[in-house]
Amino acid sequence: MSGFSQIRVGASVRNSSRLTWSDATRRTCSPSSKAADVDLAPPTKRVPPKLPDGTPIVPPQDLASRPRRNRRSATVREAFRETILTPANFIYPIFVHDGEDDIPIDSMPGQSRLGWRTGMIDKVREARATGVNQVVVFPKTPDHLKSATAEECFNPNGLAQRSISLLKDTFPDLEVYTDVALDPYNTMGHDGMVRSDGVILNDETVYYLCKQAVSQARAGADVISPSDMMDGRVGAIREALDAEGFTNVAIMSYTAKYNSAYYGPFRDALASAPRPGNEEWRIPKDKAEYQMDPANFRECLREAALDEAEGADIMMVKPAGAYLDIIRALKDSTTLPISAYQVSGEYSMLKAAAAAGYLNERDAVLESLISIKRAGADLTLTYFAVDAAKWLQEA
Ligand SMILES: NCc1[nH]cc(CCC(=O)O)c1CC(=O)O
Ligand SMILES: [Mg+2]
Repeated sequence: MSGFSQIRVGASVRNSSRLTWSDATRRTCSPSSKAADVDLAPPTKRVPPKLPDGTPIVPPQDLASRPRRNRRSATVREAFRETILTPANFIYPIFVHDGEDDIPIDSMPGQSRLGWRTGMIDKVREARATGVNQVVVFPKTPDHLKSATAEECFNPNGLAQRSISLLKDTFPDLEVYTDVALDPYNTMGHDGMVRSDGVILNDETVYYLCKQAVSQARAGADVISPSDMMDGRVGAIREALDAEGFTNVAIMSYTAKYNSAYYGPFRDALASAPRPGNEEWRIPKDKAEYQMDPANFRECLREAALDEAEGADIMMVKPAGAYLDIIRALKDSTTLPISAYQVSGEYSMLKAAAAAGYLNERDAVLESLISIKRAGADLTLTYFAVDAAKWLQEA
């Protein structure tokens, strides 16, 4: 009987006056089923494992709890794993442009501005084959369509609207998220309209964001995602969507979006960085007037309370990796689903370290995604979505 032999081994160790390390090892670490194997196995298999020369002979510590028991095998580790990645939780951000060939993004190796009719469809088909069935679309607007007030953002025939329609026509069950903000369409490179003294206009901007959101819903979007950080935009967009009959179109709010240096590669991809101003027109060089200060924690709870009251369906934290405390705080403050955006700079850092041979790409990326989910993210926006889904299939 395995249980009996285990007890006997234990008893003999306890009664022995001379304890050896290998006795202690057998007593404390062998599960009972293994003990049976050892007792019944042919003699050659009973050869005790060797210790390195010089190993000190010590009595076992008198420990009631040894956490390592729950990590002792791959089977046990898998059984107790709290966080499991699945491609169903990934949202893949894609960049599109109004042409045919894909144009690689220098600062984001492996990502391209996809031709909206060609590369975009191929890429999304590839994503779906790995189980990634949610995308967010970012259009690269040519300079001649940009303006100070960004009317192109609600052009019913604009690149974003055409891309959304084509995606939904081609893949009706694909979940299509959109970006709502003025920066890809604004000559000054801000998410809102810029007054000559450098003030970013809030309510005027929200008025256009509502028109943008409705135009995207008309194109077939499933989830409207305001990334602009204007006050009151979630409630205003909710009202505008409902007034147009889009009560089933959801809102994923960029609730706690920080004024982060990690957005650099994204702004390269869309040529959307704030432009230099001049004497007559001051243009803030960063987005600190509306995006949150990375030094602040409590403010995220205030933003979350407002977005929830205004009708957000999903609340996002952005960036993700350096803001895990914010993800956890939002998760604990609401019953809404939480998303986190592993942004362009996070992607590019990992790619650069992997390319230099400093990190194992697969392991480091999966660890970053596990950490984001463990912190509380139900959904993760990540440029690694397709790669990670493939790695998970192999695992
Ligand atoms: N509304 C702009 C927007 N929407 C998503 C991102 C960043 C995403 C990324 O870095 O991957 C940004 C950049 C910014 O705020 O300047
Ligand atoms: Mg807000």
